[in-house]
Amino acid sequence: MSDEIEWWEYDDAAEMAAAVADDIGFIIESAIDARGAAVIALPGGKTPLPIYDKLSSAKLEWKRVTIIPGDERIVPLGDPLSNVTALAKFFLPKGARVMPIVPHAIEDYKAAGRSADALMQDLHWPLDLCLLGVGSDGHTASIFPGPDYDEALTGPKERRALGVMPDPMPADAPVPRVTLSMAAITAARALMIAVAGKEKRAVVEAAIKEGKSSKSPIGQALARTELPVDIHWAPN
Ligand SMILES: O=C1O[C@H](COP(=O)(O)O)[C@@H](O)[C@H](O)[C@H]1O
Repeated sequence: MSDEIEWWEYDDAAEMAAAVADDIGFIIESAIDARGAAVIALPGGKTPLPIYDKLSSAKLEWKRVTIIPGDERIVPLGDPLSNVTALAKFFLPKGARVMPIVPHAIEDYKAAGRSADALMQDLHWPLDLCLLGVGSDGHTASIFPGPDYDEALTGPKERRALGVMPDPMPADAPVPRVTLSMAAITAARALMIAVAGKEKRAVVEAAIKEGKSSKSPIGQALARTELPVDIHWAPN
């Protein structure tokens, strides 16, 4: 369990975006200083979009930065639900390498997961940063309760990604997914969470209280990492 969980509270989404973008920029610069390159995983969904807007305007050596979505919905590239498509809009014009982890929306979600895992084996590991979002149902990345939950939480540590069929399906994007495994998430050099709204705050607070016995994916992420975790929160 992380014994250093720190909440950072902001007045609004714009203030949170500026602070989180600064932190990510610092992590990217440090990795480039240390090794000449940075590899980061960023979440999908709507909450992080203002962060990406701010981060993409930062003066960084973008050509040295690889960005992967920490999870992907299995939909064609360009689909409004595609997480990498949203990331590509912000960061491809800057020169970053934005890597689709599901380049083809194949029907077999387990095969999509295996293919994403194989793609990721070529990346420098561990990730320099994994930024996580949280759903109001407590999911993080695309780790959901369902038939693949145990595999996502306790699969071999070499497995970086896997296919997931959420059960129940989340109403806002009811499709199978590919996600980073819990092992890949918790092995990252830095772990940050960005959430908005009172409902999600309550979900994360409950998960922290429950500790190792938490049934929610975000609770399991916090229980399984040894890293200090910054949780950034804005009311909207
Ligand atoms: O489905 C997903 O949901 C979560 C939360 O998204 P938000 O729109 O409520 O911010 C996100 O972190 C995850 O990457 C995404 O695929």
